[in-house]
Amino acid sequence: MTGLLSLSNGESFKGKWHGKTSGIQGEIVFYTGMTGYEEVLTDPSYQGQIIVFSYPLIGQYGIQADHVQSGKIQAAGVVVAELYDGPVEKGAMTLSEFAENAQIPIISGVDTRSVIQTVREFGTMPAYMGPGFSVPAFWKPLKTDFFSNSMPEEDIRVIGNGDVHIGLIDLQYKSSILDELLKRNCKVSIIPHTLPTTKLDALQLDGLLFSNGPGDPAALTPLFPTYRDWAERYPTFGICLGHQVLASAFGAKTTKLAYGHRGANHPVINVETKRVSMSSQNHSYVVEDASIEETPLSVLYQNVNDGSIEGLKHPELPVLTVQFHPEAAPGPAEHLQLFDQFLSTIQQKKKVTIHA
Ligand SMILES: NC(=O)CC[C@H](N)C(=O)O
Repeated sequence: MTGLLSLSNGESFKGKWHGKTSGIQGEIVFYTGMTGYEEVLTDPSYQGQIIVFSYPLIGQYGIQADHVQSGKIQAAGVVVAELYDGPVEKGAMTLSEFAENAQIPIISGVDTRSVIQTVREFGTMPAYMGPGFSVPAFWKPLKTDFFSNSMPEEDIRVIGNGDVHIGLIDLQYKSSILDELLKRNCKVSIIPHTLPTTKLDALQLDGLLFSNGPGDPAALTPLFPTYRDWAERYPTFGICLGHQVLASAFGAKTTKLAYGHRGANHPVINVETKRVSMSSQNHSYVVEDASIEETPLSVLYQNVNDGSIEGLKHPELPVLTVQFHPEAAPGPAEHLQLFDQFLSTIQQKKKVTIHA
């Protein structure tokens, strides 16, 4: 069946429609990695977005349970040039089966290069994809509130039984972040992001990790004073949305990039060591450079391509944040050491406390 991808600037692209759903609307974004579609589609940070894959063949290794980042496809829709729908490894599911189960539509056979050129020129924008040829008569406003259905605040889950107790502040975390903590002998409490401070303190945590998540960090503004208080009292690590909210909590501002960074090979430079490394990224928002002066934080990482802020640190407190995804290592694995760095800060602090 024919399908149509229609952008709010008036451009439309034809393709083949897969799935039983009627049309959907979302924010159109593109992902440039050659691999990683399983992780990307199931990453909760992509909620509300229609993802265009720049790599021309998607689905060729199916969907494997240990690669997915949450229980389901989180993206609103999927746009590919060619959808591989042949046999996959034993135990894996095909991408189209996985998408159909989740009721997430795919449109294939699309001239994805043209779509991406448009998004690069005009920025991310609302888009519609649906069966047939008709374009919606009006555009619904895009969803912006991704936190209204979050877990009840009492619902703390504890996973693992290691020596170091980390509170993973759940802004809708990817499972790889949890896995990296568990691999390093941590006990992890998944903390509802609205938990009152008294309840957080009662858990006797050794450190906090603020997770990735969907949408605009400004949606969490009422919580910034609480998050600053937590970060001033616990060794703290922030990833992506976690980085943005911590920067904001310390007084920085965030802004939206025209078309974001979504891919597996974004070079970042550590401004202290001058070392460049490759990172996985998925974000629209960035911390504004000028606003760092209003905070006690300093820039630790910068994006080599556009100079945007990729990481911050506190000069005195054990607070480190990164805009990129150290838990995602689709090739280069060099950023995984940031988890070791976070845990060694905690071990140092524990030693000091014991000897004090
Ligand atoms: N991966 C993330 O945590 C994304 C953060 C935020 N939603 C952004 O798009 O910038």
